[in-house]
Amino acid sequence: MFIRVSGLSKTFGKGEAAAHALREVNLEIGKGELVSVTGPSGCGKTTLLHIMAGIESIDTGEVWIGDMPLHEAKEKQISQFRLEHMGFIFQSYHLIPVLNAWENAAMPLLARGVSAREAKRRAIEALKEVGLKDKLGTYPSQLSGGQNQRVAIARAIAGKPELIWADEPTGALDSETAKQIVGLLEMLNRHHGTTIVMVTHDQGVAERAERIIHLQNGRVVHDGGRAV
Ligand SMILES: Nc1ncnc2c1ncn2[C@@H]1O[C@H](COP(=O)(O)OP(=O)(O)OP(=O)(O)O)[C@@H](O)[C@H]1O
Repeated sequence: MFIRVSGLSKTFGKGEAAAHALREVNLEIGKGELVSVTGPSGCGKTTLLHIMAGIESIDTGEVWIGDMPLHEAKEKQISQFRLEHMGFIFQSYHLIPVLNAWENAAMPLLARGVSAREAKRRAIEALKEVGLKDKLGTYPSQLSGGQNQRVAIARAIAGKPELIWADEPTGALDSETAKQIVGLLEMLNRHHGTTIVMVTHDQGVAERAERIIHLQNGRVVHDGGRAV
């Protein structure tokens, strides 16, 4: 299994103020899967995603991404691993306003030490793949929400990661644009075999994945097909 989570618990705060974000979560996600993580607000979706991405620390339990044990690796190792193997997509895009589309898409590659010339080439290739070949030099303020999310997706795929984490990728988009963005993620999953884990509270979006992991109160209460 590519991603293996076992006995994962996470609590924020202490005593009466403690929030038990995750309780004894176990799951396995195979290479090339497209998985939705869904559930009501506060059930632990983002915490789970952040822990699997090595952004949030682990209280108890184990998280393996391939051969990498996130529960015992050093922060520096995890950062490097993240840069090399993972791409991220957020609800609010997280683009840098003073950089144009290709410069934004090239950022993680530059952070990884790829040469400027090669980073630009790969960023442009990724932007073409998401349908933005006419917007290479355009700035985020001049693009629509859907176009900005495409730039963010190009940034996520420019380094050809095995794994993409998407946190509410359609949360800021109208339903038609949301459909197109999910369609794009499906296409990337199919064509490149990229494993995609997508947090969404939108049932319609969640159901586009063959596998839905439903959380409630920090626990996995459903893991499988669409019948939530
Ligand atoms: N940094 C933090 N400090 C304290 N409590 C936190 C922190 N992050 C999350 N929590 C708490 O952990 C629980 C799970 O939060 P999380 O953000 O993972 O839920 P979620 O399912 O993603 O919610 P939403 O759909 O509203 O984004 C909540 O009770 C939340 O208040």
